[in-house]
Amino acid sequence: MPRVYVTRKIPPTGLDLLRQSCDVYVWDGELPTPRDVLLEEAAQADAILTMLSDRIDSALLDAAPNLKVVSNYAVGFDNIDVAGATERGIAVGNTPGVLTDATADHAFAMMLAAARRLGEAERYVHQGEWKTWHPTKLLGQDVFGATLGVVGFGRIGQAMARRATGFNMRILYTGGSSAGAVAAELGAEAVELETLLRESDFISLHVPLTPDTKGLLGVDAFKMMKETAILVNTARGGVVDSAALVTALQEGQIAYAALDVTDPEPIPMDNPLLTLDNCLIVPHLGSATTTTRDRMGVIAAENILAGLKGETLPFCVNPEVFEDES
Ligand SMILES: NC(=O)C1=CN([C@@H]2O[C@H](COP(=O)(O)OP(=O)(O)OC[C@H]3O[C@@H](n4cnc5c(N)ncnc54)[C@H](O)[C@@H]3O)[C@@H](O)[C@H]2O)C=CC1
Ligand SMILES: O=C(O)C(=O)CO
Repeated sequence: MPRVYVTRKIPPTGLDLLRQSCDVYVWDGELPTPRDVLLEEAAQADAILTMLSDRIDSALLDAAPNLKVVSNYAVGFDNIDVAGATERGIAVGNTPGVLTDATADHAFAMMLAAARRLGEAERYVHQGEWKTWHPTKLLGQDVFGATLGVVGFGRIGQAMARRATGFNMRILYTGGSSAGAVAAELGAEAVELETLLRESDFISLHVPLTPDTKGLLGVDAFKMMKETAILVNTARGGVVDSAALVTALQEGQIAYAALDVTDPEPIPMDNPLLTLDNCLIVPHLGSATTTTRDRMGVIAAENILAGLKGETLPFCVNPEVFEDES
C-alpha cells in the first residue's frame, strides 16, 4: 500500500478515508512535525498531507524520491514551492471552497469586534474596571451603512461582501478578475487600490500571499487610509508590512487593526503589536469550525487518493503535472 505521512493530527474523517487504501503515519505532537522528522518521513512517503505551517521547499522535495502528491490542509499554499514540485512532477493540492463561509464569518466577526472594541471591553471587565454604565467610555464605530473595501475579490472576499450587504454597507473592491456578475449582484464597485484605501472605513484583506502581494499594505498605504479606518487581515500576515502597521497604529494613521494572521506566526511575544490596545490579534482561526476542518480533511485525503492513482487531483494547484506530454 502507498505510504502517506500526515504532519499533524487532523479530524478523523479524512484520515479514515486514507487508511482504507494507504499506510498512514500521523505526527501526533501539538507542535508541527520537526524539520528533521519531516525530511526523514518525506524520504519514504508517496504522499504527504501538510499544514500551512510546514515549509515544503526544494530541499524537502529533493529528499523525497517517491513523492507524488503534496496535499495542503489549507486553501493557501504559500508554504509550498509549487514551481519546484511541478518541475519534479509532484502534484500539489489544496482545499478551496469548503472554508469560504467559515473564513468570511470570522473576518466579519473580527470587523465587528474591532469596530465595537470587544477585546478592550473584555479586558476592562476582567480587570474590575466596570464600575457603572458609562456614557462616553469604550465608544466604537458604526458598521451599518459604512464603506467596506475588499482587497482580493475571490471566494472569501466575495463572501465577506455578501455579508456586508446585510449591514447596508457600500462595498468597494480590487482584484477578482472574473467577479463582475457577483459584484453586480452585490452592488460592489471595482476601484483602484488607492481609491479603496482612501474611501473605506473598513478594509478587509483576502488576497493570497504571492511575490505581488507581499507587503501590499506598507508605509504609503497607511498614509492614504482614513484616521478612523479599521484593517481586518484574515489573508496572510506577509500581505501587510508589520513595521508600517505598528507605526500606523501608534501614530493614529489608522484607528484599529484586527489580525487573524501575522508575520511571522506565531507572533513573537516581544512584538509591539501585542502592546497596543487598538490591535486585536487571534491565532489564525479563519477556518476553525468543526465542520469546516472536517471537510478540509476529506478534500485533502481525496486529493491524495486521486494523485496516487495518477489522476488529476480534485483541487489541484499545478494541474500541468497531469498534462499529457505526447
Ligand atoms: N485566516 C484563515 O484561516 C484563512 C486564510 N485564507 C487566506 O485567504 C486567501 C484567499 O482565499 P480564497 O478567497 O479562497 O482565494 P481566491 O483565489 O478565491 O481569491 C483570491 C483573490 O485575490 C485576487 N488577487 C490576487 N492578487 C491580487 C492583488 N495583487 N490585488 C488584488 N487582488 C488580488 C485574485 O484575483 C482572487 O480573486 C488564501 O490564499 C489564504 O491565504 C484562506 C482561508 C482561511
Ligand atoms: O486555508 C487556509 O489558507 C488557511 O489559512 C487556514 O484554513
